[in-house]
Amino acid sequence: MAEAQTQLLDKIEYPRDLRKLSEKELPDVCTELRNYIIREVSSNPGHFGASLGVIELTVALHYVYQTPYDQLVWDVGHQAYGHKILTGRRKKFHTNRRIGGISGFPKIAESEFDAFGVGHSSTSISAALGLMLAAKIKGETDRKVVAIIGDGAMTGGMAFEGLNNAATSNSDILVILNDNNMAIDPAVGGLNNYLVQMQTSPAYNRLKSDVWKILGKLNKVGPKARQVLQQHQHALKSVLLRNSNLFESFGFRYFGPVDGHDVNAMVKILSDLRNIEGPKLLHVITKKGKGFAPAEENATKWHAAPGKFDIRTGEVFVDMPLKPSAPKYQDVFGKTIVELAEKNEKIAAITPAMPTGCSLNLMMQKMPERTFDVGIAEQHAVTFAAGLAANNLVPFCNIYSSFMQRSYDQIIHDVALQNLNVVLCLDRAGLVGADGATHHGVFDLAFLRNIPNLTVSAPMDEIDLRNLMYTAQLPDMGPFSIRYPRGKGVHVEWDVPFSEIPVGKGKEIAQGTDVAVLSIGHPGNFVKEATETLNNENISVQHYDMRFVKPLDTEILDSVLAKFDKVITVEDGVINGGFGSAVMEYLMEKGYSGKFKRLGIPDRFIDQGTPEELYRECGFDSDGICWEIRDMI
Ligand SMILES: Cc1ncc(C[n+]2csc(CCOP(=O)(O)OP(=O)(O)O)c2C)c(N)n1
Ligand SMILES: CC(=O)[C@@H](O)[C@H](O)COP(=O)(O)O
Ligand SMILES: [Mg+2]
Repeated sequence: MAEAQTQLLDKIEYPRDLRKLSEKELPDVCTELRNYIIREVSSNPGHFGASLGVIELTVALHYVYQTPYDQLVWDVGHQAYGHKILTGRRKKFHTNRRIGGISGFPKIAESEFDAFGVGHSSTSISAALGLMLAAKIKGETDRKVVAIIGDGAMTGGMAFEGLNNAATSNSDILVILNDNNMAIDPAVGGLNNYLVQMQTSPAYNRLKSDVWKILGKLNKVGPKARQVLQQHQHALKSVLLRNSNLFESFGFRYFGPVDGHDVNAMVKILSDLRNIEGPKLLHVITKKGKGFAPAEENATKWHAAPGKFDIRTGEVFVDMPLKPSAPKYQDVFGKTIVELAEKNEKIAAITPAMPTGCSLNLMMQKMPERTFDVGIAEQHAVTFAAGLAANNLVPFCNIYSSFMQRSYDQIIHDVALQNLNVVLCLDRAGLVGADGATHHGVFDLAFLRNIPNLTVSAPMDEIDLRNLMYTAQLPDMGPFSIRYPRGKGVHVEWDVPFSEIPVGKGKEIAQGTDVAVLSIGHPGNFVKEATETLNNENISVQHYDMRFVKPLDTEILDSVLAKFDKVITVEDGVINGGFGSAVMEYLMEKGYSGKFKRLGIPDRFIDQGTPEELYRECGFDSDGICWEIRDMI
């Protein structure tokens, strides 16, 4: 399958080296680059299928455009491995997504070839338009800017806001729509249907081929006229096809669909487009996972490599646990929502394009009529949930914490203000690991706790996750948020009968006298470990798992106030304005004057690493907690 040859790749450190090669050599460059990525990702797993799908596009773009002067903006950026390798980062590529290594996404601070930092979807057109118009204002009228956006990312509302603005702007922006008919899961929605139809509709294709025929006939005129016509054939085609598709109607000149795996054809069309003025969209058809059969066959599984794998067979190497291990939180969510929905027919569930990621695919299979994948549309997802709730359903809206940042106004204006019983489930809350700063879900506690009517909760383990989900769907609960982390919980036996958790009530985990530690969510388990370590040193810790940031358990807080002059809070969210701040506000207002320390994410962005490395870096792994307690007493 993948071969180790890097003869041509060895000649390329930067795109200027690529541009010295002949066009004939480009298909071989693509083969080498593709095999190189397969080999690297097989030993250092990361995003996979999307990069394999844009190899030819990546090579053609750097061949035609004068990068870094000309600027490429990759949407999401999970497809940019080829771009990284061709732009001076091949030697560092083995550090991809590792602590201290290169980021899995384009990042301005990492390379002058990364024109714009990405990670969250659908930003590329807006950013490219900004870059383009800034260049123009500065007088750099020869600078070109290209946004490369997938069909999934194109479903995000922001992409349409960008298109809408760019269409009437006086700019030469090129948007490349990389259409592989996939997001992480299969692409969904009207736009997806439309794009499929564009490729397959006989009427549209007839119109297109008629236009090409007319152009062909016109080319039979004399040499001078032919030269003029050739120069203007794209414009002519565009005029003839105007209003024949969505993008043309928007005001973009539309080109395509073209085969995105023919690198020489891509070079040709990009060379033409480079010289055409005004906003343009090139529709490129690609295959996600191209060149690695298992990834072509199961693009969802290979969106990111599921582990280290054999490049010949695609077999994934998994460490078999010696004893049964705890489930992932996401699977507890997925199985529990099915159980709850079987009992309560008012329950519906929503995901913006992450059914596999949050395990809502389980409910989707069993109850498709009550489970909605709305595409990459977090804002819509929340307001749609509010609509369902306004007509008396109980929607569970599951959104990764960092993507929930998109929905802030919708949570306030559409859910909380109307006191609707929407259950917001924030998966991937806390430090997620290898995806790094763009994806850490560290802001939600701080941005949710100030919203009136909203209950803000976080389970310390899977059993509490189940029970919080059970509690949230009971009548008249109002807006209810539940946040939980990426990865595994702590209990092998988690599938216990449901029991209601009183809203605003925490739980005593350990009794002690020297210091009170109040934790929220999964890091309570780090405190538990620290407590056991310190017990051996005769330091006794009173530990509460608070479970709710809002309402806070004031009974616990009053008792802490009465008994302790040393208090530590622990959370996997930002320290500023988060759970610890909420506790501090309460205690200070009640006259607490003892020692107080908040542990959590400091006021800076945290890069990638394993979660354990990052907990340590932030000082709230069990060692860090022990250290703080020893220091305080
Ligand atoms: C705001 C936001 N929501 C969700 C995601 C998660 N996500 C990353 S890639 C992706 C699918 C993107 O599909 P597409 O743009 O078509 O790219 P492809 O992987 O098919 O190349 C999703 C849903 C994200 N990065 N940002
Ligand atoms: C690029 C992107 O946003 C997703 O692919 C994300 O990396 C998925 O994260 P999980 O692996 O936690 O589902
Ligand atoms: Mg796609």
